[in-house]
Amino acid sequence: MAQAVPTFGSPWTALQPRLSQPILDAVLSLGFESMTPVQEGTIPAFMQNSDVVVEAATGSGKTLAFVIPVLELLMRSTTRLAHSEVGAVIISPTRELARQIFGVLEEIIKLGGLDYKPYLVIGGSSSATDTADELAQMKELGPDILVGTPGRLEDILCGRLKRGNKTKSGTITASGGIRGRPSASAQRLEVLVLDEADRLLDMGFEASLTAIFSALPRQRRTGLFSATMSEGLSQLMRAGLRNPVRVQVQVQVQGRHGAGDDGGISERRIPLTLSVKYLVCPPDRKLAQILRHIQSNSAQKYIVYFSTCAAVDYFYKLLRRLLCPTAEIVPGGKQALRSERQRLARLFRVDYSVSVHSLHGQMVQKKRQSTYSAFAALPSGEAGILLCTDVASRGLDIPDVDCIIQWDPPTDPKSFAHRCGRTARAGRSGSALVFLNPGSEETYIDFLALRKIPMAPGAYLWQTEDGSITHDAPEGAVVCETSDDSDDEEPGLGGGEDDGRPEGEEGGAEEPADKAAKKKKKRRGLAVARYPADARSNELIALVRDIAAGDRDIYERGKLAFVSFVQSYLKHEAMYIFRAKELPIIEAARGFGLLHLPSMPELRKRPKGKFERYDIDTDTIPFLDSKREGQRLARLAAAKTKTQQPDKDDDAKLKRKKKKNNTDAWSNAKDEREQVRERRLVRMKKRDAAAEAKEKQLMDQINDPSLRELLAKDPLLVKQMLNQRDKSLRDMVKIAADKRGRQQPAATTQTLEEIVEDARRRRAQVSSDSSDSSDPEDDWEAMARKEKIRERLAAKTKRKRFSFNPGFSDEEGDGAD
Ligand SMILES: Nc1ncnc2c1ncn2[C@@H]1O[C@H](COP(=O)(O)OP(=O)(O)OP(=O)(O)O)[C@@H](O)[C@H]1O
Repeated sequence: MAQAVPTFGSPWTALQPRLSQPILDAVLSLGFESMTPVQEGTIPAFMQNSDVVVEAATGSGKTLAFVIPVLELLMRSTTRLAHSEVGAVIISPTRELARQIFGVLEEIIKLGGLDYKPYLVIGGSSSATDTADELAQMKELGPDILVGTPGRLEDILCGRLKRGNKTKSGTITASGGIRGRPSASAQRLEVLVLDEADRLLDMGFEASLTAIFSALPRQRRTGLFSATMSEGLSQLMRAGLRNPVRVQVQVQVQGRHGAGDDGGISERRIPLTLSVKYLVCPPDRKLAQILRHIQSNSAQKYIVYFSTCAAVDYFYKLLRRLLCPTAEIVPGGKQALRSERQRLARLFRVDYSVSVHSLHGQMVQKKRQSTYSAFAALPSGEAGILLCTDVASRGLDIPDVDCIIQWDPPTDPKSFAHRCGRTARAGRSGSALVFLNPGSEETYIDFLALRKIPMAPGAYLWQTEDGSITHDAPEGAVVCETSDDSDDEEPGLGGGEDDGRPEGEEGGAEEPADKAAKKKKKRRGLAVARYPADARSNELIALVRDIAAGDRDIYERGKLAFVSFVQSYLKHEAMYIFRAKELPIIEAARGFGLLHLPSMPELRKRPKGKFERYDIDTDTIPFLDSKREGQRLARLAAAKTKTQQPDKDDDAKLKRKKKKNNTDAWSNAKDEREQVRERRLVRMKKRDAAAEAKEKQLMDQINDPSLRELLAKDPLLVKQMLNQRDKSLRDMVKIAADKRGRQQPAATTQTLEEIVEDARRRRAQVSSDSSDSSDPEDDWEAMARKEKIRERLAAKTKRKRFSFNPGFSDEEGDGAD
């Protein structure tokens, strides 16, 4: 049997140094009698002025492990903070997590009767006025502790960036930026905490964190917390830690699963109470599996993770339609509703209601907050599903989540542990399931095992004729061939009983070609068993397609979801496991209930023959919303009239559009703009490089001894030459000599190099008009005036400019502004 480190350690009163009485009262009144191991290890070190780097499994109580020391350090500090000064800053990567940390902090302050003012700073205000109101409110309150997300904290502590000097990826360009006044000062800050530090310290938040760190004093305590703290020392240095104490809480297991199979002790990065399973199955069966899971368990709370926002939106609409169909969302009146319900009843039946929620980063903040709160507030015993992206993978402490399902394995492998960690928190039990496609994705099992996340095989769920759920394949289930022939070889199919994949049923006599394919696969190490067909799962897909054929919103969202899924798959971080070549496109498209394969350049080389197109003219699929449908019909009619009488221009436009559609993914408008910008940059760089090369060539010619003498006598010649770089040197000499009528040039005391430098400087400063001026003296005067103005302007700008420090080291200055 497995054993583990205990979930709880010593009582709070055993802490050395002792907690102050108000804080002790507060934690005890929360009903927490003992500390968790991570609290026991972290709180004393952090309270005794050490920097800390803390790594402990999800749900192990890290939030209190930093909230308590933050308050203790502030209470022990002798510094009196002014109204606009803050003493502590806690940074979180997402708004939901920031809100949650703020809630814990507020509660401890309230229960302990402490006189501290925390303030939550997260983005997402719907208007500039709201943001201004929030700022005014904050200034009036004069908070001591700020909890927030990097971008908003940067605005408050460093001043808002007024000029667009942040690139799209968030990095500040070398020219620095012009900022407004900071709304709060962190010059006398005592303590900084980075929750989910590994996420914060990766590149995504670099610019904001650099700015924030530069506004903090060097003399401060810093704590980094995460369930997946990376080892990278550079990250710790970037956060400005000095001799940090490392607290690492390991979960050790004795017995089965992991290295402990031989009776030894193994370590795992996930809580012991969490059981993680994988299910290898073709992608068009995932939806049926999810519904069967819901049906086979009594009312439970599920979180289902997808890789893209579009997929969350689509499945949210679809599952609402499937699980809570009402007359408003089913077109065709009561009869249609009844027939849809009857079809669904064959496939899914529970005697309780299931609420569906969604959460992703592209939702407006208000909706994001309300949907999250509604799901979190579901009482235990009520069934609910939250569909989300990784925005809800870290830190969220949603009560009583029973099961985590991952439709797609995460792009960032670290997210896997965080996603699963939304269940089995603080000693409670929970389960997680991840779907893997047959083939190379099965390597993910070993990949995670190496990262100390052991997984066991999960059971494929079947549905019997009477609708109940079972682990046994129905009798007479026929062998199912994969429908994907994207490759010459079929993608790997399931395995045998032992690994928990659906039981393979071998057909009768094998064709030689079949044998050859099998051999080939064996050589590549892929599984070769076949899946019994799942008629009920196919029925479900047919129902989804019928729904899409009658509801344009679902049809379009499905397409978008599929396109975004394929694109995200192609960018998977673990590309050697999630191989684009082995993605079963046809089955994946069926899994999204598509009516046809969308035209994507990514799919161009894949044969589409086997994707069974739904027999419908997609232009006839209506929106259920009458206003949207009216607008669509009007657009359609206008387009039709235009195509009936195309004039010459339109013809050309259509041709261009057609060509464009053939070459570009239809969802790529944004990417395209970026590509244009990039191409322009490349062109500019090329132009500069060519100009430089030309100038170098010219300088080489100038240094040619035979010309040197001639040029030394005539400084104007050099100037003209540099102004008209495209003409060859000898032509220039000839032109200049003709122009000057072979006059004797003015004597000069300058060396040739000085002359060239002089002329170059003039060329850079004087506009092309003035450089052609016949009187060089006039140029000098104009130039001098311009130069003075320029210098004055530059000095002014320099005073205003934010001093950007790209380093994160200890040597950082005390503040930017
Ligand atoms: N000493 C304690 N005794 C009992 N329950 C506790 C204790 N400390 C924290 N908890 C509870 O444990 C749960 C998880 O805590 P918390 O959210 O801090 O975990 P975490 O380690 O930050 O997880 P994650 O890595 O997912 O962010 C919370 O519901 C919290 O109330």
